[in-house]
Amino acid sequence: MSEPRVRRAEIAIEQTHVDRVYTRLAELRTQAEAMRAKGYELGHGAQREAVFEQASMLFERDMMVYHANQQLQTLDAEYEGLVFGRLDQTSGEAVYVGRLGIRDAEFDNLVTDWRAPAAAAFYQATAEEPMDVVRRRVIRCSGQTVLDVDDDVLMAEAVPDDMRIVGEGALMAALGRARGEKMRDIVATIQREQDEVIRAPWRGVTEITGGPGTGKTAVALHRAAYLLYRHRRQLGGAGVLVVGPSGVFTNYISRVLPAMGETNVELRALGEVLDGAEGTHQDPARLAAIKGSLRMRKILLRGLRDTPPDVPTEMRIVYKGQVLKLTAKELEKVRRKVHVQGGPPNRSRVRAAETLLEALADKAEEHAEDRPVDRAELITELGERIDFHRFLVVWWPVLSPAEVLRWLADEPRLARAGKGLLNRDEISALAASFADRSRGWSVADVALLDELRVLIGPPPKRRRRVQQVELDAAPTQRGSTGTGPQRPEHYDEYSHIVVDEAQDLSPMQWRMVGRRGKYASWTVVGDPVQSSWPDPAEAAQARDQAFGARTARRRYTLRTNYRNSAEIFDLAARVVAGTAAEGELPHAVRTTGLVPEVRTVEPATLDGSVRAAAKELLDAVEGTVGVICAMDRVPEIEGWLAGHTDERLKVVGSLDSKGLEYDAVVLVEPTELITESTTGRRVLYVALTRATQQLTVLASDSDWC
Ligand SMILES: Nc1ncnc2c1ncn2[C@@H]1O[C@H](COP(=O)(O)OP(=O)(O)OP(=O)(O)O)[C@@H](O)[C@H]1O
Repeated sequence: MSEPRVRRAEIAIEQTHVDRVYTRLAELRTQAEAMRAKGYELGHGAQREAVFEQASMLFERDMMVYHANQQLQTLDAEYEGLVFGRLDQTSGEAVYVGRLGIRDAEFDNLVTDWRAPAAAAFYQATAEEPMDVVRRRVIRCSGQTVLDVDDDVLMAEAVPDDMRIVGEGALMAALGRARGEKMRDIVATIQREQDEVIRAPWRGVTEITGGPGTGKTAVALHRAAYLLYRHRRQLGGAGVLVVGPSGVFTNYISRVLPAMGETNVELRALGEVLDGAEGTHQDPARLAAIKGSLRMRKILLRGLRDTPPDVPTEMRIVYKGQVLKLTAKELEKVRRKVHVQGGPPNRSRVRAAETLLEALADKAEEHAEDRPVDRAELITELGERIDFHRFLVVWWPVLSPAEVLRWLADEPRLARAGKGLLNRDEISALAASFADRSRGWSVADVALLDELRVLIGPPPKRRRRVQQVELDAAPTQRGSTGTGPQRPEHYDEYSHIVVDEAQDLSPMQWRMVGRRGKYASWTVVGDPVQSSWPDPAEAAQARDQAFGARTARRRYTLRTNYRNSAEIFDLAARVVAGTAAEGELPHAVRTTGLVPEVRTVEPATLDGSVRAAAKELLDAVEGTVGVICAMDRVPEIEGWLAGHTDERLKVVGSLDSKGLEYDAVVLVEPTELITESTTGRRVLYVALTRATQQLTVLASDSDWC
């Protein structure tokens, strides 16, 4: 038979199996719906009332409905390519691998879940270690239709006469395909080195490092799905949190887990980790470096212990015909005394009242001359007086994180808090940033708000709503990948935390994320060469503290770049040649023959050059085109490209391009990317490694290369 006919025949064989699977899926769906209906029925009908009263019956009903709903949710997930693999073993048996496990009515396996041990050989078998696999086949479907098959022979000597082999490599085909708006899962083509990381033990800390495009994000997300499948009892209840660098990024990866049927995972950008506050923009690098450093903790503590603005500066109260007066200085002494004893101020009002009453008793004694003062009587009597309480609530107000951070917009106040920790320029820059309300909170501010939340303590219960409003809109289940368990408003404990682009977390952000995983296990993904954080040692210290005293710590390095063509990666690697250590850069496996184009442009006509380059690339590739520039250039370039209506075109700032990818990239003024950040060349390296197929660099100088 000719090659196309063999291929068609093999596709037809697989189509028969895929049809059986979808027929069975429909049956299972009907069964699950029937079970749910039966469950609801248990709770209705007067004749059943006697039975219904029994708690066990109620429980049974809830469990039935719950399980049926769970099953329906799993069956209804967007299963593009439900069956994607087949293993032909030396025993002659064929095992189909897919996104979930399905058995037929006789309980025989129709599809094995990719996460089950029985499917491991699909990813781990090699020609050197074939694990009894003769042929590994990747099946590519669109909906319920098989489009293609692609084989790997692992034991050439064991191939039976009637076994046909087709294809030229599923991985290369997958890597060459056009990119869309959202990241795709890679279940069909996970590579062995990646599979090892995905299936690593769940406890402790698993660190994944590797250069750009090595699949770190893909691997981390597949690991989350794998862990929930294998250890749902340990991890499912408290849930899994995935933290990514930006909202653009979490949106980009948001389809991967639902496509694998996993909904019990919360995705949050760093600016969204704290409920009720949202970091909407990035600070300039210098400012972000101050806000992220550990010294901020001390500054915040001092700041919140300072006298709140607008509190009364004098207290007068009449006791037994005598006016007892505390001056501003004396009141501050009382405030300091309360704070010195430690504890969050929102929990210290009673102590503040007691200390104030003691000070009033001292005052009474001062005035009493030789007459003795009954201190206990004075304290009881004044402590019950309405005017005393009115004073107390304004003098020791309930604090909110947002309010305290805004106090620091006042330069003299910030100078007091930052004494010995901030220089004059830093004070001005920081105060100006807190004063600017036009853009809402920055991403770095959110970690400060979270720190303050803990330092201040929760507000007394009846004021809770007030604080919520203060922090912003009411919290929602942001970023959840679906209909996972509903959590309480201030839920902040997870059983497993995945941190992506971990090299960029500031020490304050590590503290914030660490609070959410006091008892969690971790998967931490990063690439030191892409780091934009200026003090890695301080960040490492905060990160280790976040992990706590967990002993198990394993580290994996991924070394193959699956994203960039070798031609594009060569150019990117040259940019960091001086700063990256030997062996830190990955190896790009795919060549396209398309060398990146570097064009010298005139600043005055840059707009025209950007438009022309974007148009050329939109014509050249099938998928997305990204125009990457320095952060503060974004609005200007968006303006230049406003005429382009093609949805495949996106303008993105350098820092926001982390983790993303496009079929083609126009990189605008590379030197500006170097100078805008404290870690310059690394930011440019990140930007240059976003393109899968084509890259055009527009530069008015040659300083960058
Ligand atoms: N085994 C694989 N099969 C198919 N595609 C893969 C595989 N591994 C990685 N990829 C693809 O390579 C690209 C890069 O993956 P990913 O974004 O996870 O890399 P990364 O290491 O997180 O990159 P960066 O650090 O630059 O953000 C993605 O398009 C991903 O789908």
